[in-house]
Amino acid sequence: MSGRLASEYPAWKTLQQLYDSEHSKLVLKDLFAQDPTRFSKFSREYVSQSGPDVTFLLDFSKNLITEPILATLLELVREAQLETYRDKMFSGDHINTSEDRAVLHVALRNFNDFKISEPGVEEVSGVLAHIKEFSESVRSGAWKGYTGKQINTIVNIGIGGSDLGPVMVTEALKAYAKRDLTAHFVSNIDGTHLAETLRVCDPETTLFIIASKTFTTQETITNATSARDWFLSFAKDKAHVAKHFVALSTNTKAVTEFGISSANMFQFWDWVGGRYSLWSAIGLSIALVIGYDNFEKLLQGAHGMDKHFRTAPLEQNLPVLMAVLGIWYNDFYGAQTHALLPYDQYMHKFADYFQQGDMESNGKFVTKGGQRVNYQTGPIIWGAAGTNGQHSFYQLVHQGTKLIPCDFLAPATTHNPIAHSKHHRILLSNYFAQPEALAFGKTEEQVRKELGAGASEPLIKSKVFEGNRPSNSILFPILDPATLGALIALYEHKIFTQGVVWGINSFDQMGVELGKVLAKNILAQLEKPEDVKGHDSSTTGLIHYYQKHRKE
Ligand SMILES: O=P(O)(O)OC[C@H]1O[C@@H](O)[C@@H](O)[C@@H](O)[C@@H]1O
Repeated sequence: MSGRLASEYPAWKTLQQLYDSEHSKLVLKDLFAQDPTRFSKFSREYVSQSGPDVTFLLDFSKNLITEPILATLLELVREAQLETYRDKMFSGDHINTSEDRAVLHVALRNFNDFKISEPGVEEVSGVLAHIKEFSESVRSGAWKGYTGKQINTIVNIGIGGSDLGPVMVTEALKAYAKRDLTAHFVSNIDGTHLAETLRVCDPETTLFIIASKTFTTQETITNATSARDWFLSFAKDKAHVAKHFVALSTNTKAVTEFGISSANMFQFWDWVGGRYSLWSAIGLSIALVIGYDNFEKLLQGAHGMDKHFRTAPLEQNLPVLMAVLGIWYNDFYGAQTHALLPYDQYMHKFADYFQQGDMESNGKFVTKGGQRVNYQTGPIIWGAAGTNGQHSFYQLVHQGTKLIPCDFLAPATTHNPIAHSKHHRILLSNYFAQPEALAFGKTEEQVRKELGAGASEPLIKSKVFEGNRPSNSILFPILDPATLGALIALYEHKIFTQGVVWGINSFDQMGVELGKVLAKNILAQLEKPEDVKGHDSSTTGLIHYYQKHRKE
């Protein structure tokens, strides 16, 4: 069963041997020189089999692999029974064992294609219809605020999975946005986030979307309550709340208690994990911003990738290929992090989004079977939009002491071809150049030749690029809703595959609980110094210092 230690699989041991005997010979410059077919061997084109047309190229030839290494990595996936666990996910088995839940974000974008039997799945199309009807009525102006004006501002109040997906997607698909509808996202409990947002909102034309799977999250409920108080300070009558507040949640009781009627509630189900929920009612703000039809295309794009993940042989299966490459660096090369580097300003939140998607899913040291792992699990995910990163942290990526596998993503065509696409050509020249520089570097001989006689030795050494730094390149025609949906699903299934190999439960998040409990205890002690009890001297000292210096 998954839950076994990955290090016990025969293929894991073979990989360790391969690493020990081969890694010093895995030099990209030589590998490319020896094999003129390397690019065609180690690149795949994705073509959607249904729904809107989606194509993209995954070039993984600039990775430190050979065919035998890749074959062994895929063998590892087979030994971990990925195909069995994948099928279990799609059929609604309760693979989230610690919470005894199915994992069915794929059911939210299924459009009755695969047969999935789990309570709630039959309600998905009804909720989509509700999202369609509501978003169209707000966008057309038919939905009116309490003084009869149209809505021109939405404020999504949510955190974690109830915030990051909508933020990332509405930014990524801004080219499709209704420009006279402004969207804000309030997540932080820091009152500054809400206060600065409300400063630019008009209560007569603002719609608040309270997004919380549990509807108990402290940050969201506190922000929602303050937003409602702010609204009522203008509207006065509680009956007006119905025109300005809707809820996205699985918890009808808490939503009703908050004062939002069930007619203004968009339902989802416990088999939708927070970090996999943008496809559910949590995507309402996306539908409002880009329109329901585009939201549906996003879902269809993801569904196409689901089909690919479900049916493509492992050798051709893009999420699987990306997963095993990540395992190779994470577990055998000792890489700690993985950078996501989209060369598309619209995708500037992509890495932030997958920080939660990947790190909350796979940042775990215990297997499903309860054993402590004796290998590394989820990588640290980080990144920024190109070319900004180049003028910031790429120095370390090129010449630092750490190995940082990178994914470079870019669209062939821009939505903003200003100056006859001159900007885009410059952007893409960087997108092509960076992986090349990382892989092939610059030798000391080259530097010497360039600098000529008389150059100091330290200067020469400082200009050497060792190269041999691996990356994937993903190139797609244009960033449209379906392509974005497919790319998100690609990474989701990469995360799933890695979790299966590592034997962990990628679908709970126990690691976020302890801090919440301690904060609750501390909150009750913040008033008086004499109440501060039961802590270490550091925590006590910090709280006392705060109590001495606070003004209010
Ligand atoms: O959507 P709600 O229930 O408010 O949760 C928001 C977030 O809370 C965090 O503590 C995590 O559990 C996340 O996975 C979740 O997305």
